Amino acid sequence: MNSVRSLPEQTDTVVIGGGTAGCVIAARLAAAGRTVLVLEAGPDYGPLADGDWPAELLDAAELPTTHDWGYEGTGAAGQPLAYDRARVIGGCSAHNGCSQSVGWAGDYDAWAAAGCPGWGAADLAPLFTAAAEQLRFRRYTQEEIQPFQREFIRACRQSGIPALDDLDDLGASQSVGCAPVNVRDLTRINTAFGYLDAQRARPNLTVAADALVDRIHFREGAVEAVTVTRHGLTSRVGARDVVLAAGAYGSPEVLLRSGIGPAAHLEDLGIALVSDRPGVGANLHDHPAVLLEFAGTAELQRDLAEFSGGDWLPQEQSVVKLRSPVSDGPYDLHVYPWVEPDPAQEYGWRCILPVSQLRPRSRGTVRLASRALGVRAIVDPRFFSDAAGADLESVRHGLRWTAENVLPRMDRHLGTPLHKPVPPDDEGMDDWIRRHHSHYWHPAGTCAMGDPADPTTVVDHQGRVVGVTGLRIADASVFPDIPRATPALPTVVVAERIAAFMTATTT
Ligand SMILES: Cc1cc2nc3c(=O)[nH]c(=O)nc-3n(C[C@H](O)[C@H](O)[C@H](O)COP(=O)(O)OP(=O)(O)OC[C@H]3O[C@@H](n4cnc5c(N)ncnc54)[C@H](O)[C@@H]3O)c2cc1C
Repeated sequence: MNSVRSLPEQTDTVVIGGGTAGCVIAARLAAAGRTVLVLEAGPDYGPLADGDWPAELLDAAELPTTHDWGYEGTGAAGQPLAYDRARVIGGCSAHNGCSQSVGWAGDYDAWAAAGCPGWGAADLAPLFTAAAEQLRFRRYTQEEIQPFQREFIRACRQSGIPALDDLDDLGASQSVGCAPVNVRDLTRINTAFGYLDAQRARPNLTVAADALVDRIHFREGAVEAVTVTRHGLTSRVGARDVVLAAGAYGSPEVLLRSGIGPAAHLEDLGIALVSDRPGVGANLHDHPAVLLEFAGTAELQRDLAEFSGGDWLPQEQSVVKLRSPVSDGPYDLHVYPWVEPDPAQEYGWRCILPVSQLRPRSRGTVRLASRALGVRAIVDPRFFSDAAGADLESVRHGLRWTAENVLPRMDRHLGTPLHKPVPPDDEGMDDWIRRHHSHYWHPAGTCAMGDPADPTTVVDHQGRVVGVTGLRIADASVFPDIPRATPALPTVVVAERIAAFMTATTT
């Protein structure tokens, strides 16, 4: 692989965004013989073996905040929310929680039935297996489960939820356990390590870091070039085809700046229209979450100290899948407890029990605030805006279930509540949820895949942007409906699937 100082004038395939999906697709295309140029806005610290990565991006025990894009917005009651996204090679896989889940088979089968042939659970199952191998998934042994997490699993079991050793099951229903993790020797195995490193020696793969893509250019509806700013210089790189993998916020931003999106929005911004696609930046959804927080107890402090002995202490390990009365499948909620150091608390720890809704009906938007490169888009997920109130009803169920079943069984560790009291009645609880929710960091759907005849579709089942040629999208933005899963693994599978379509046509 070449790590370049200057960019080529012309290449075969440009991958915009060397993030979670971008590293996968670049590696797969390069291995198939294509000449690939990855343009990543953040830094590239090279192969894991070279030892140049910052410690906080390697340490899988905590969530680093050093490489964030800085997207911000507001929640349902106007509270400020940060919409973290990593700006570095590997993207969010380089700073996420490493919890991996496949989701439920029915969600993928629904994609296939809605105009996406080749995306059913049976089609994707081998790709989940391949991704797990590449990212070196492992399961925690019983001895590796830290005491707070063990207490949570015990509380769920005593409440009648089956405990499973393997949560990685496309057919699973309500259950509790530890999700598989892409962690080896305490290191977060991001997709740059899992996919790109093995291909870095190839002369046909080039990674250009600190390369912020402004827009894609078209000639007679076909991809011609991209404009990129790097080290203060703006250049144009000609390309035969482009794969956009800039994520659920970044991909619609690039498309809109390129003239692909809702015509009225582009006109407002003075951007020349290339293709009127109302779906670009629409359909934004994320998993809303409410957090029950506690000050921790002396017993928690002692148990954690005894467990870690000063060494590695994973903050987050277990998750319970729950079914609310409005669920459209076997479960629609995650509760995923963690502990974090907090010097403000008497015993040095804060305990957090988040309840997150996995099948949100509410939909929002990503819209450009300005045509200027470097101005962050306006991210508005419109949490809890669904007319039927199903998202609120589901979260209410999760809160009540947790309060009745988990809190009394974990009082040894939890201690004093730090959150504002949750009113018991529906109306009061809904108001509390709106005021105090945040999210699970899972934005999706802003360039939705679907039937090309549907005007809201942005990409067809092979990731091809409808209305132009030579442009595909492969990242979390193409989920038509987010699967009931933490989405890193499904995002890798999206990239694997689209790479397979592309290499099948490579001669
Ligand atoms: C704090 C946090 C914790 C999470 N924990 C988990 C977890 O435990 N398990 C799980 O499954 N999921 C988790 N997620 C979610 C998951 O990591 C993401 O959904 C997934 O990684 C998204 O992948 P992506 O390829 O769509 O986007 P990204 O990984 O965000 O990749 C997009 C890439 O494009 C680059 N880019 C953007 N715009 C441009 C541009 N104009 N020019 C050039 N480059 C550009 C970005 O810098 C980035 O590298 C977490 C997310 C966060 C933020």
